[in-house]
Formats: sequence, structure tokens, C-alpha cells
Amino acid sequence: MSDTAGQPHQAKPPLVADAHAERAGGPNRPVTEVAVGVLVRPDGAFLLTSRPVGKAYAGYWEFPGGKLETGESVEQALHRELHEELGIAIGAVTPWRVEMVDYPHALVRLHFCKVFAWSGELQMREAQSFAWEQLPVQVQPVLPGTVPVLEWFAAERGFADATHTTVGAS
Ligand SMILES: Nc1nc2c([nH]c(=O)n2[C@H]2C[C@H](O)[C@@H](COP(=O)(O)OP(=O)(O)OP(=O)(O)O)O2)c(=O)[nH]1
Repeated sequence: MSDTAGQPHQAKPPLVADAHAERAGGPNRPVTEVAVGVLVRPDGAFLLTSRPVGKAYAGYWEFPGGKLETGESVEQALHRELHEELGIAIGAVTPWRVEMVDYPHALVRLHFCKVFAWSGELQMREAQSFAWEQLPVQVQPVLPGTVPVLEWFAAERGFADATHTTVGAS
């Protein structure tokens, strides 16, 4: 797969104040709030899905989720998105980390949440692919804004090797 979408600038550490900083695209670039679900099985495997055709970074692997709609909380958006995309009803949502990523197509604030319980069989309702993964992740390419999550898992799990394969690497 070509990697023409360009590399985003990742703000580290994630700062809420960054949302109003001057960036490419203008000083008042709106921030898109995104709820992201990190589904974790009892064996520690986590669910990655591929971005559908027609979206920015189509084919890249990410955690399921999507943009908040007006008036929605992160938790509400996550319940809705995971039902829409995967056909499941999720249980408790555990907020994990928040990360800002400045993509060419959007400045996004990613609200990563862990989810340990859900009901229903997984259905790929947007014709995505899915993979239950452990470290190191076998699928590629991984969406830039998703890579930090793999590093958080590595830190939690004492995993010291590369978390994933970089596009173009042999
Ligand atoms: N779902 C998800 N989005 C991520 C991750 N990492 C990351 O940078 N993003 C970015 C990519 C997109 O710019 C944004 C999510 O927007 P989206 O277009 O997928 O959301 P959506 O499903 O509501 O899309 P739409 O149909 O309304 O356009 O967050 C991740 O792990 N999961």
C-alpha cells in the first residue's frame, strides 16, 4: 500500500491547550473529538480493525470508534459507534488516555477507552477487516494516531521489542 497520506505531527505529551495552538490550516483549526474503543479479551488480545474504503487512511489499522456527534459524551459515542461498526453492545467503558494528533485532514483529539465486556457477535458492518492482536502486532500499516496505544500496552505488559512493523521496513 502506498503511504501518500503524509505523516502527521503528533503532539507529545498530549496537551488540551494544544487544541488552540496555531497549526497548519490556521490558528482556529477546529478540533474533532473522537471516541476510541480498545476492546480487550480475557487473554489480553485487543481488537484492531482496518479503515474502510473512502475514509482518510483507508486500509490502515486502528481501534474501532469515531467522531462524537453534537451533545454526545465520549461514552455515548463509543456505545453508538461500536454498535454501528461492529454490531456489539458494549458494557462498562474505562477511560484510558487522551491524545491529540494533527493530521493533514483534521486535528483530532482521541479519547482512548478500554472495554472489557460486550455482547453480540462481531459483525464488520462497514466491510472492514478485523484482527485480535497481541504484541507485536502482525497487521500493517498501523494508523499513526494508533501507534502510541501499542506503546502504552507495551509499557503495561513489560514488552520491550518493536510493537509493530513500520511500512516500508523489511
Ligand atoms: N477510530 C479511530 N480513529 C483514530 C484512531 N487513531 C487515529 O488517529 N484516529 C483518527 C482517524 C480519524 O481522523 C479520526 C476518526 O474519524 P473517522 O472518520 O474514522 O470517524 P467516523 O467513523 O465518525 O467517520 P465518518 O463516517 O463520520 O466520517 O480519528 C484509532 O485508533 N481509532
